[in-house]
Amino acid sequence: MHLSDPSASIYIAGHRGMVGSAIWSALESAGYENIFGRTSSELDLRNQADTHAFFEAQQPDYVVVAAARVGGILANDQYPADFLYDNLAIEANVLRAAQQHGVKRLVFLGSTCIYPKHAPQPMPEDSLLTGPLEPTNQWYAVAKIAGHKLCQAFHRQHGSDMVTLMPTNLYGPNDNFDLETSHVLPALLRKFHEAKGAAPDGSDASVTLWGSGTPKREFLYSHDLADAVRFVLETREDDLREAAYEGMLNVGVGKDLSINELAATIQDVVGHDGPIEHDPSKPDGTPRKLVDTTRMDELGWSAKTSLHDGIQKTYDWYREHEDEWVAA
Ligand SMILES: NC(=O)c1ccc[n+]([C@@H]2O[C@H](COP(=O)([O-])OP(=O)(O)OC[C@H]3O[C@@H](n4cnc5c(N)ncnc54)[C@H](OP(=O)(O)O)[C@@H]3O)[C@@H](O)[C@H]2O)c1
Ligand SMILES: C[C@@H]1O[C@H](OP(=O)(O)OP(=O)(O)OC[C@H]2O[C@@H](n3cnc4c(=O)[nH]c(N)nc43)[C@H](O)[C@@H]2O)[C@@H](O)[C@H](O)[C@@H]1O
Repeated sequence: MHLSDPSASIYIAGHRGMVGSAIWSALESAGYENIFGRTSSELDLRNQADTHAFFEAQQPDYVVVAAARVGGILANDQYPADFLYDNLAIEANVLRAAQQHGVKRLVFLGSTCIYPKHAPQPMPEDSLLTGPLEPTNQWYAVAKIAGHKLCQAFHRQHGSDMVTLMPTNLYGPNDNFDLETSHVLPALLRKFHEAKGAAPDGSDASVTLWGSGTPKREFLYSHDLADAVRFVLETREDDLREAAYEGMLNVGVGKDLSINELAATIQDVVGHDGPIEHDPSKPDGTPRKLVDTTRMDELGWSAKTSLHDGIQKTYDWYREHEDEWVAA
């Protein structure tokens, strides 16, 4: 059942993360008064008994699943067991508890890496499971496909109102700026920022991009995704089911750019004027990952923040929190 009552209780799993924190602020700004979350140290969602006890005690009306083991291309490749096991466990426990406790609607967040490595571009929802996955993030992708299938199965067998959003690559405040485990956008923001004036002669030092720089990606600002989550929570079930192929909707901006072009945009925001190098020993990953947003367009939602503005806002946030990352 769609969300409309301002006093409805809304549990955001992963509320401290980049996406969860943006969803919290979108729902709060829209007037919802009863939002709650738990950190992973307060409630480890991999623990089935604890997760069920939490749902029993809290009885949330609505649930957004933004809790997950998340990371960039290298972290996905280096920690396959964590990315597969943690995500499977979190999804299985939260979705089952939501079904058993009669949650009115659950929004599950997948990722566009669930689509085949060589899916047609832009990638429509029905390209799911039509070809082999990109090897670097296959573990995470398999877990996210399972999470989506679980939503679909609970809907089919028990009538649970569960829907999966497949967001493209995201960025924004509260992102991970660790240079080993982060995604490309926060990594490059930090690298260009730290390279400013860092050459021995005081000019801007060079920055090294992983891989060839030719893969193309699409970037959605986290607060735009948060607005899409609010929009989907508030959409009537008939409209949602009519639009969402097998209970799934892509969320993106409809435009992509190469990693080299992204680097140039970030250089511009940060004010870096030094050379750029490439490290071919690092993986490129999937060559292109642009989502087909026709279904969300038809439902009446589109992203509002330009890439330049989103990067500027993220850079402003990073500069305020730089000490936390440099000290880490
Ligand atoms: N970032 C992207 O580019 C991207 C793209 C597409 C889809 N997504 C999806 O969006 C969602 C949120 O991603 P994000 O970028 O916001 O990640 P994030 O910043 O790393 O946040 C993930 C959150 O999950 C929580 N969490 C992790 N393991 C947990 C556990 N065992 N028990 C309870 N909570 C746990 C963490 O809680 P604590 O902070 O309390 O430890 C954290 O707040 C994920 O489902 C992800 O797959 C992200
Ligand atoms: C949205 C996420 O996308 C992830 O795929 P994916 O876009 O390749 O992940 P990213 O780590 O964002 O990398 C995107 C592209 O940027 C290149 N790149 C260049 N410089 C850097 C750098 O300094 N750091 C990083 N991290 N990349 C860099 C990287 O080689 C790759 O071609 C998946 O592994 C996740 O599972 C998830 O789906």
